[in-house]
Amino acid sequence: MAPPILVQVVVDKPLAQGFDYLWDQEALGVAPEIGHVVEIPFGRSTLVGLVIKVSDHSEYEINKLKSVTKLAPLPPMDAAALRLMNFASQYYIHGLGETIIPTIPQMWKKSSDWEKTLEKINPSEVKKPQKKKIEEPARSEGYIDESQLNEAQENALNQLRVSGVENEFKATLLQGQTGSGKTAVFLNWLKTILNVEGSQALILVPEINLTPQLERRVRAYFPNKKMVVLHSGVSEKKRGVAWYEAITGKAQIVLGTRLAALTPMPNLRAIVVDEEHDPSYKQQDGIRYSARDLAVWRAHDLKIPILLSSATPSLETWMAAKSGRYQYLRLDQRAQGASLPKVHLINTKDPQNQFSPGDANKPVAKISLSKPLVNAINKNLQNKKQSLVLINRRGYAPVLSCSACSWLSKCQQCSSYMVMHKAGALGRKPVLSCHHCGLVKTIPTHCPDCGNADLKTLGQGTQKLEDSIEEAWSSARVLRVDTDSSRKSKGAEELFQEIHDGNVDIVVGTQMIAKGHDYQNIGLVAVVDADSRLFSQDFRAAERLFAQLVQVAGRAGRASKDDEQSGDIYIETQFPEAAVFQYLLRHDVDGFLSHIANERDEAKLPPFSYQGMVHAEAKSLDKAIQFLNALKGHLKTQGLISQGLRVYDPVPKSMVRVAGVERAQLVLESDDRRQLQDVLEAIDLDLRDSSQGRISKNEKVRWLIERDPISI
Ligand SMILES: Nc1ncnc2c1ncn2[C@@H]1O[C@H](COP(=O)(O)OP(=O)(O)OP(=O)(O)O)[C@@H](O)[C@H]1O
Ligand SMILES: [Zn+2]
Repeated sequence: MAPPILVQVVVDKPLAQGFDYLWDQEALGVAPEIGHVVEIPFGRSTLVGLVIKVSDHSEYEINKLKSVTKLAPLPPMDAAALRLMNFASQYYIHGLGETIIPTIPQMWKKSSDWEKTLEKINPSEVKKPQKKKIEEPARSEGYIDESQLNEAQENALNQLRVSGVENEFKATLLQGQTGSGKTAVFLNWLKTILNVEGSQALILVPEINLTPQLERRVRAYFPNKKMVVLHSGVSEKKRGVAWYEAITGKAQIVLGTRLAALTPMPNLRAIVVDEEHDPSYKQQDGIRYSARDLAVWRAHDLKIPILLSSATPSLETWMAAKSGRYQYLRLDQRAQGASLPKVHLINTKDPQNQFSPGDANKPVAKISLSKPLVNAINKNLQNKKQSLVLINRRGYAPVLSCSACSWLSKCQQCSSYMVMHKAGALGRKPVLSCHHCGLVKTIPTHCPDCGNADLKTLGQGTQKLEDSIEEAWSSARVLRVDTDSSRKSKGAEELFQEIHDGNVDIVVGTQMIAKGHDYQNIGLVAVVDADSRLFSQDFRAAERLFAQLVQVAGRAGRASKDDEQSGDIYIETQFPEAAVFQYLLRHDVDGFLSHIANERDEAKLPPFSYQGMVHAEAKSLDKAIQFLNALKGHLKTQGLISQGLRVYDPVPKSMVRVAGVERAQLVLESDDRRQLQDVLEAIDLDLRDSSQGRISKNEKVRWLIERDPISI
């Protein structure tokens, strides 16, 4: 009798190990390969899992094992993709199954529909063979041919090509100010790589709203290549098809956000990470991976080149380039010949910058903008240029308060306030809404505490600013762009198009308008709430604010050749002397990075050390803290706290309560990567032992371990 075939399968559960199943050859055909997706009975239901081992024996009694019920009509994940998943699982201390399975699109997790799904994708190919398109790039979509590159771009492109030796890992930082033509360089570089038949390239971008414009641009470079787009805004169906085309090698280009970083691509030959410093590359729940870091590991493992692009590189990447670990390429001029916008710091404490009561120049009573900014907007309107006014807070006002007592619109489930939103365009009534848990309430007519009818808003958000700007400049066309306005009748892309088409004069919006867009007629950018992001317990706050300000400044004056009209950025602040603003004033990205590098070095903070974090969530903060204290005590008694490892005291998170759950964290830090990894693995084993999944059995505390946290 032939020996039985046994397979080990991992599923989406927080478990380190896989489960053994029998493979019934009569029902399912020849043995599967490692990397195949299968359906298995699990408890009383069925689950989709991935085969990680095929053998002829099991540690368990064979006749007690259940059988695999179905094999997915998919090629097995390739060996390199599995190495990547294994690495991610180990490094980020997350079960292998719960690392792999969530990367499979929903469509391929419905095992009952597998055949139908495949049929839908494949016959269409048979029936209507794809028409051969003629290679003719659409120049209108920002296509810059190699022959049009300027000297600096050409230089960078040549360096990339020279160093792109076959079978060699090479990481490059392409640092260049906003509008310097980085995108044009990396797309021309990818062209060379994709010329080799069958090659695949992965382009990672930070956020969905960035993709439409970039998507058209990438397509313009590769009219004959199959490109797929993967991000959370793509429908489940499209995502399932895109993923299928990537893993079968049919798609040559995968353009996507962080979730695309783990897509199997059997012929991957190059990776680009655009805006590599962007915090959205870090996943903030489940397996808390950094898509950028995984991309670098993947390139290293595959021995292929990777390009990291940014105007304001992360300190980690910048130091790697400085030290020679990464190739360092720079573009120091704006591609269309424009100079960088002039930076103006408006000290809002200075009485000269404020309107005095009864000031004749003040446009409307309630405008909250400073005098120099109002004047600048006036001038910019006269010049027929567009203005962008940024405030990073959506809604009408961040808090509603009672004028008679101390009542404030606190969220009952979170340690935050409920934001007032004015009546929406779709006839929605004004509401109070919590931006953390989603709770929505009607606005009280009287103070819930004292009954007073005079309720007042405090502070302002995009809606209030929009109102006052509309009133102040009544003949100007004003557009608000934030996640609320883009969710309504018009999608984000349509709103952006209005700006591109010149249909608006003043745009009020959150950070989402600032990223990546190549607007051609913006003369002025104003930031009115920079101070709210200046002080934070998070040591990365300044780095993030600096990058955001450079990004937003970069939207101004992109196409003006005339130096007089290079564009202006106005920042209202009470602290103009702060380092962030001073380096920005001089457009000194490298100066700023050296400055924070020194600070971090002195404080032994990353990247001069490595950090891990244990998150704990419970009904009460006390419980969460107790749990982490016990963990710390346990590390001590077990002798796990050796020299060089710093274990801080557990502390409440800066937002303690979210949706009725209270949260605390414990930070561990070491100068040695390996030491940190070892202790985190020990903690993981220990916690798993005393837990059901991720909930500790005794204390009912939910825990999670994170490597390289980016918000502390
Ligand atoms: N060599 C060139 N000649 C003329 N225009 C160019 C050239 N290279 C790029 N451009 C144009 O300059 C603008 C900025 O280029 P690109 O978007 O590639 O820069 P970037 O550095 O990626 O910008 P950002 O970081 O601001 O997104 C685009 O409109 C692009 O079409
Ligand atoms: Zn809430």
